[in-house]
Amino acid sequence: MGSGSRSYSANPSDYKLLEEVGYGASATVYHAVYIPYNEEVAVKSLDLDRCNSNFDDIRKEAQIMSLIDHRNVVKSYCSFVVDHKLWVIMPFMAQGSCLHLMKAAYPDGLEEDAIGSILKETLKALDYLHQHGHIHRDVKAGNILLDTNGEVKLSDFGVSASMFDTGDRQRSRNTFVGTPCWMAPEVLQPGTGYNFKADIWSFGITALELAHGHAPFSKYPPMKVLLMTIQNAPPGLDYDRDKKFSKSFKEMVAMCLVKDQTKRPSVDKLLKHSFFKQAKPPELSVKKLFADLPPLWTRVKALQLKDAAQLALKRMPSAEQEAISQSEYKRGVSAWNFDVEDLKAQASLVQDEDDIAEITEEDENKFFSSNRDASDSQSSVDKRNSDNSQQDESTLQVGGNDVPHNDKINGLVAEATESTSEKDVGTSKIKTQAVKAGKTQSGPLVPGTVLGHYLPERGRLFESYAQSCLSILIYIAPRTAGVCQIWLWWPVGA
Ligand SMILES: Nc1ncnc2c1ncn2[C@@H]1O[C@H](COP(=O)(O)OP(=O)(O)OP(=O)(O)O)[C@@H](O)[C@H]1O
Repeated sequence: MGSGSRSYSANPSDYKLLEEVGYGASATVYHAVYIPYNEEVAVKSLDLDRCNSNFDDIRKEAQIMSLIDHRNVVKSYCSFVVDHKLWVIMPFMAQGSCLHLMKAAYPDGLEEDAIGSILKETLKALDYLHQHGHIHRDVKAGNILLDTNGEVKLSDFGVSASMFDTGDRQRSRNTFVGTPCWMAPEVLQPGTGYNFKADIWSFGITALELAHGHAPFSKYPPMKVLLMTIQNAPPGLDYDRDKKFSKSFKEMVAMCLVKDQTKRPSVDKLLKHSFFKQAKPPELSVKKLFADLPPLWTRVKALQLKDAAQLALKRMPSAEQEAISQSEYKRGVSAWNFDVEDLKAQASLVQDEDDIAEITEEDENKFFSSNRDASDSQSSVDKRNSDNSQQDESTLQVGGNDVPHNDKINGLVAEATESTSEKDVGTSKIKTQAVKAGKTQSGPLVPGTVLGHYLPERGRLFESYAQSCLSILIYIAPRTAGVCQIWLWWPVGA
């Protein structure tokens, strides 16, 4: 591993790109060698044309990463532009993320001793960041990286915010770009304000993710996750169902997942919890997880092939349909800009009339029983893996009135992933609710926002989402003069 005191050049020809070891919404990560030192590094190549943020913000994030100096936080050695890509040079974490590890080898989650070590190291990273005034804002298993010696590092400052910033950056904390399953309730409610305690909620969700192999609500589309996070009791480890986990682990998770942010513990307090006092050193509990596994790039390749095979199994639309669905998707996403208060008001109307508000994990089977798709017949491991890829691809951007990069976006931009159901909406009843003029605004198409999350397979998203009776579909259709309608679809007889 490279030392922080050594300098790395900004010359791309000094880096030899080897295998691809990861990919995110806007980046591809390569295993590489820094030729002058003959040292393994990771090169994260961010496609600037597909990024959510403007170049200045990306550069600021890269600068923050380069100032980081903590053994549990991934720092960047340097960053520079190559064609339309920003290359961020980082230490290579040879076992990749916890998410990839679980997808490849532990689909039902990890053992408690490994979870304890991973979470404790992650807490140390958060302690450092919070003490230096940073809210990470995207704590999740996909951003916890592991090295072969068991080392654990928190990565990805793509959406981090500084608590000490003023001006535009400070106001940007009214906005949030993140992954909905991990987002705290206060983050989903613009205007309430949030602080470093949002990371504690995400940390609690990450604990559940490591325990089960997937985050709570991960099988649902983002809109539903948003409603469930706001309306339902917080998720947690079940005293009966999760018998294999200790009482102190369950208590620790329950402390993090309190809806009232003022009642959540600080990192400092959490570190004193008995669960972390007992945690083993990672070289004892984490290192053994990779003992029998092939190298990271082989695992990543296998996961890519599996994802591609699952996609191919689904109905492939013709090229023409694809083009239409892509443009509809872009139009749909740009139109999904509205006030969360309006969404909640609409949701409460539905709740009164149709008695669906308290959506529990138990209820959902009953509620959506007529909408199981063909993938139910696949093995549970396959299904969980596809759930995980779904959660990877689901993001929400929630904002207040003052959005720095996307001038006119007001409210929430949501994107859903491919639905698991192929059922026809023809069997559904359609309900229309008029929304008061002026309260709900549709903003202009913001290329960064749409393209930032756009991948070819997501082009079919709008179409399949509309076809889905798996869940309530909320579609904001833009109307002139700021008047919008919300259409809700759900299965007849639900
Ligand atoms: N330094 C590294 N060493 C090894 N693997 C890495 C490294 N950084 C990232 N990865 C792998 O690449 C994947 C994607 O990286 P990253 O999360 O930074 O991309 P991203 O575009 O920001 O993703 P997202 O926005 O979806 O969280 C990670 O989940 C991890 O598996």
